[in-house]
Amino acid sequence: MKWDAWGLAEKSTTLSDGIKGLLQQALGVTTRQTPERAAEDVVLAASAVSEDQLAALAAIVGERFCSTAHYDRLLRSGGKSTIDLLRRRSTEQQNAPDVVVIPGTEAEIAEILDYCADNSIAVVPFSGGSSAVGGLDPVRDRFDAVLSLDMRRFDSLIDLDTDSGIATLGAGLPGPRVEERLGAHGFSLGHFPQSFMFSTIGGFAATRSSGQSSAGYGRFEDMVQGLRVVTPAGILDTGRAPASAAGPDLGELFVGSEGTLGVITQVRVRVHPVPESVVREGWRFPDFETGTAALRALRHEGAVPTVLRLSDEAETGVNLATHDKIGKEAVTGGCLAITTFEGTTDHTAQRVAQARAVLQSHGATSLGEGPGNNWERGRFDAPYLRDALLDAGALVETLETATTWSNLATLRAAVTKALTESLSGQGTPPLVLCHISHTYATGASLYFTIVCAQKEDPIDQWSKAKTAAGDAIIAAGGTITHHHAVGVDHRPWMRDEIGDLGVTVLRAVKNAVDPAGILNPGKLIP
Ligand SMILES: Cc1cc2nc3c(=O)[nH]c(=O)nc-3n(C[C@H](O)[C@H](O)[C@H](O)COP(=O)(O)OP(=O)(O)OC[C@H]3O[C@@H](n4cnc5c(N)ncnc54)[C@H](O)[C@@H]3O)c2cc1C
Repeated sequence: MKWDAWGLAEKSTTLSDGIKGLLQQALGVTTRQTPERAAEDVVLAASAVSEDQLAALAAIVGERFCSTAHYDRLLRSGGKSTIDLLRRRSTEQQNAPDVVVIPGTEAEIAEILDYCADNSIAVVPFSGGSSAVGGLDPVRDRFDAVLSLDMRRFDSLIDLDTDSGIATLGAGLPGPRVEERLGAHGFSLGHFPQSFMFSTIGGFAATRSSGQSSAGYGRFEDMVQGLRVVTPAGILDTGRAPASAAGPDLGELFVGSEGTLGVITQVRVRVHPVPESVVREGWRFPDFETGTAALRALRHEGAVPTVLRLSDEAETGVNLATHDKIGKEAVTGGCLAITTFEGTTDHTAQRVAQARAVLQSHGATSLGEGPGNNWERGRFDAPYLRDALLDAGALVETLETATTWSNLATLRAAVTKALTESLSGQGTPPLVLCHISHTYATGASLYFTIVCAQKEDPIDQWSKAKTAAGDAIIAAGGTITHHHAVGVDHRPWMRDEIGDLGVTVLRAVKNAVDPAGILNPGKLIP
């Protein structure tokens, strides 16, 4: 992963003059001359760990897995939100963890946690580094230093129980390697977030992640059968059986705990055979309301696709759903939906026929397999487009929420209004695009993409817009996050989300497993 942008250098892209012209005309975006910077030119605050502390940590994991080197610290100084990327471009001194440690065993993690608790060092678990909410910020809080605990060595397929369809996976395994290892045995996990190429099993569990095939295979927490977590108070191993009435599900406490309660080392997940058949189709609806009603009907009538998404008129217009073709080959007018069905050949064919009948009776026109195939080809590439837009002087960021079907239109209108008013009020009227990418029997998520001209201080500009959107989400009854998690960025709204007693419960759990409070301070728990 690049230190100052998404992904791999060879996949980075630039905007054509045509698109730059369009951005200037529509949004007043003017190209900024931000010269490319070398990693070694970034100024980091000096490491606060002493020689003795470094030696003690190296004695636990071995010297080559313990570093205060500039590049190692820089690479783990945050995640990949737009704010993170803008910060990386700053010429001012930047925060970074004081030391990076890469443990290889649970015993080493336990020893590191003990050492940090005794030496006033905060610990930030780090996996794929794709947090979009400040979950990896090196927050020092009341501690003297911050240690980044990189989980990359927990990278094996530990067990595959083919009778039960359960795989035990190391927390540091990135998405593509999970599919590769399971694929070798004819199985698949089916978890494909947009960050799939870099994010990991531990990160998915720690953030309650949701992938593009969530309609078919569920969210990550639906896949989790159990997990092992090293906490400062000991090891927890949850999930003895596929179902249990033995009290509240303790595993659920750690799914979504964002590194604040323990370090996840292994996750047991439900897996399924690699699909025999895949059928993709694009659909046109006259408007978003009609499309939304059709998606709701699909969920209620049971012919649920594996992938189900619907872009609004604006997103369809700029062709963001198939973003490699922005401005080209757009569906003219209306809204584009994509369905993908996976499974055995017979079962897929049955579901496709049922779904087609439902969609067509709710106003859909088939566009054939083209739009679905285009979407599939570019589905992990949108973050590269964000980098190109930032380079071209645009401010671009996404945010997401969810609510019930009955409240979806109200929530969408409230968030769009808040973003438009905030950014227009700052002199940079935005383009606000929206799509539904995750659906449930009772409701759906809304995913917004916002593009406008960058001001002199884009971090302040976006922070104001984000605050307006967060307030609007809570006031309109949505959740502050459907899948990006809480981190630092959504923490101001956690009390609204879970109430005073909810905060007390979370703090009590934290006190029980992390009495010194060293694990990921400043994140999730207000
Ligand atoms: C461009 C982009 C697209 C994205 N698309 C999606 C999407 O489609 N769906 C989605 O759900 N999310 C998405 N995200 C958010 C992000 O990818 C997810 O939150 C992902 O699950 C993080 O995994 P990671 O391995 O990168 O974790 P990291 O970013 O390294 O860590 C995320 C959080 O989990 C904690 N953590 C990490 N590993 C462990 C561990 N082993 N034990 C305990 N705590 C741990 C960290 O401290 C941090 O708070 C996107 C982010 C970006 C930047």
